Amino acid sequence: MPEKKFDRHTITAALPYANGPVHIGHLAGVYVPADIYARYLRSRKRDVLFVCGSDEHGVAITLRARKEGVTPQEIVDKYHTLIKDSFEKLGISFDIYSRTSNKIHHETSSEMFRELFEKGVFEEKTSEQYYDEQSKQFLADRYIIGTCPNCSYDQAYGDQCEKCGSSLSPSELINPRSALSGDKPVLKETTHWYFPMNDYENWLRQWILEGHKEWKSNVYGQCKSWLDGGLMPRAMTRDLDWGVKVPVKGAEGKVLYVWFDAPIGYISATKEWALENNRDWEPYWKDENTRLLHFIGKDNIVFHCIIFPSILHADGSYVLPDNVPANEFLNLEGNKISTSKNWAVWLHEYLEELPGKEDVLRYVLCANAPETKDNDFTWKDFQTRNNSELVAIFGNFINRSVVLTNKYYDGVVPERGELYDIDHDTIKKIKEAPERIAKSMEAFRFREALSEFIDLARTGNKYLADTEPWKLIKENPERVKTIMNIGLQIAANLAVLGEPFLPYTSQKLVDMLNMDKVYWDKTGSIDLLTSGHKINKAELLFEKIEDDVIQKQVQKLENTKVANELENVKAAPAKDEITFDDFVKMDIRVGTILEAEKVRKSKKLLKLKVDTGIDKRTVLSGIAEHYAPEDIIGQQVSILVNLAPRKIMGEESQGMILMAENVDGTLRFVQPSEVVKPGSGIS
Ligand SMILES: Nc1ncnc2c1ncn2[C@@H]1O[C@H](COP(=O)(O)OP(=O)(O)OP(=O)(O)O)[C@@H](O)[C@H]1O
Ligand SMILES: [Zn+2]
Repeated sequence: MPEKKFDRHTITAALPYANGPVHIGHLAGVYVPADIYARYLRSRKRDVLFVCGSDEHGVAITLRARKEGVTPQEIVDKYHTLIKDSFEKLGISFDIYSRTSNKIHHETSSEMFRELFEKGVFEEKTSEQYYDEQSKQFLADRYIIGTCPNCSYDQAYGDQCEKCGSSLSPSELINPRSALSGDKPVLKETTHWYFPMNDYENWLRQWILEGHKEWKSNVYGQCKSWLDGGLMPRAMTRDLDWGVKVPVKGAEGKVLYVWFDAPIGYISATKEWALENNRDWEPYWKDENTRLLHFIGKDNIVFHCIIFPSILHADGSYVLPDNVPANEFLNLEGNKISTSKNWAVWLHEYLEELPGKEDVLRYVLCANAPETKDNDFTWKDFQTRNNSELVAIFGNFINRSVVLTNKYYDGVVPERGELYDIDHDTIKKIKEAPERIAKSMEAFRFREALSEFIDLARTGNKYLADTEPWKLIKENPERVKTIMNIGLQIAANLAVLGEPFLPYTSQKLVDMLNMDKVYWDKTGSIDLLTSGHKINKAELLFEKIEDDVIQKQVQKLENTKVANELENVKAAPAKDEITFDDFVKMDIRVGTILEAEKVRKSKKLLKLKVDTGIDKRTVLSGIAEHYAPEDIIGQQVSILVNLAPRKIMGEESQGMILMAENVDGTLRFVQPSEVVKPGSGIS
């Protein structure tokens, strides 16, 4: 347990940005670990409030709406519903999943701004900013694109370069242009309210660098480098019409900066939860015995460790985060996950395509979470972890224990008799498991916690394999009773200890063992199931995932790759102009392939016999990697018949088959849309 004993925990998970669905990167980075921790604390009977919601403001949403010709509200409605629903199906146990377009959020964030404004926290500054005369709009954040001063990437945004990750302001961009019209913007005066981050530098150094040395090294390190680089005042308002209106005089047509309002969304969500449940929200944010934890990915560290705490500190009545266990990034099959490039495994698609495998995804994402460095998700690893860990270890052990208990004792838990060394060793492991798992959990090392958990299943599996009750049952039935009793105690412990990681499986196991609700404090015991207790029939917890299922998913990603390449490839420029006379010199006919065979010692060549209508001739064609000989007999092709014959690999080729070359290099025949008579001219 954490050193300080807190009365309650407020756990926040980064608000997903409602311009796309949730993918496995989001899950591994934020939502799966946050959910594991929330469930774990609930099992420890802690007062936990787990909040999240959709972040529905900001420029990326307005830009997307514009591009699709719909309203921003339509965009956020669509994704909010999709995201909320898919989180629920994965068993992410938010106490509330809210959204920042709600009235309560507009009120809460607006009030916070006004309070700080009235306290004189903000600096009001008029400056020249980029303006697009054609669209009649100031160009904030992503509305402006230009060349990154740090890495020369020519598609950097006004707030950030996605290539090198540096945070930017529009004035730093080289060759700025409007994302709306593509025009070169002009400079125009506008007034904004700045939060003087520089005034909080000393306080932040003290609070984080001195006070929170226990934070994960990736988080602490990033904070230190921000602080060492020196902080600058940051504008907390924008010239936009989508967002929370700035509640002060002279701010017409302006909204709050999305990173000002979004984290306040955690507070608004808490208020909404309190209203719905007839509870008081304030203790969860203002009581000093509340432990506030922010689960986020690494690109959100500055906002949650530096900017938002400074705002809360400026207000003065809120608790500050006690820890921010941010993760690094998950990649997919060797490439950065990207919403715009569709390079992702989307949660809502996964749930549909691999039904009933919610826990498998949770397991794999936790086992492979990018806790200390970026990590890669591969479908091959997904399959291996399912088949050799969940099925072969956990599932197999449970199945053996439950099936044998039903077979030998009609499902009634037998009594333990005399204990031997192997029993004592195993019982010791049961006793130690909860503490080991808890220790890793408390340190936010969920991969390690999961591996401790699966080790207990491994212990159970090995215990049965070593004691072989199925061999002993005839000669020593008394001994088998003890073995099965201990096996079942392990199973019962796994049901409780596994709940944070694998909630659906845990529920199935609880049902199978016919257990009452058990909390964490009772685990480690070998009396979770008393002798005489009746369990239910065995049900498989996991099933093997076959190659074809994985292949389908891999193919889907391959298709995305090809689609992206197609999108990016520009057709080669036209060749030099020719006359009609040049063109008619070529005699192109439709021919029918009569025979096809591989050319010996050549990977590329097929030897074809083609009926050209004029004659039946031999043509060598470099298509062996694109067509199988047996598949093309009878197909019609276009053939240049008056090309001078050539010897290729000792064979004479009389003419040339015309091929279309796709951007990925695959070759396809150019064929008439219906069968025509061989020898028909093409002109
Ligand atoms: N590949 C990833 N690995 C780990 N965490 C991620 C990944 N992508 C996003 N996150 C985290 O998920 C949370 C929600 O992300 P958000 O909705 O802001 O999307 P995003 O960062 O814009 O991602 P994308 O551009 O892929 O949509 C953030 O805390 C972010 O850091
Ligand atoms: Zn850059």
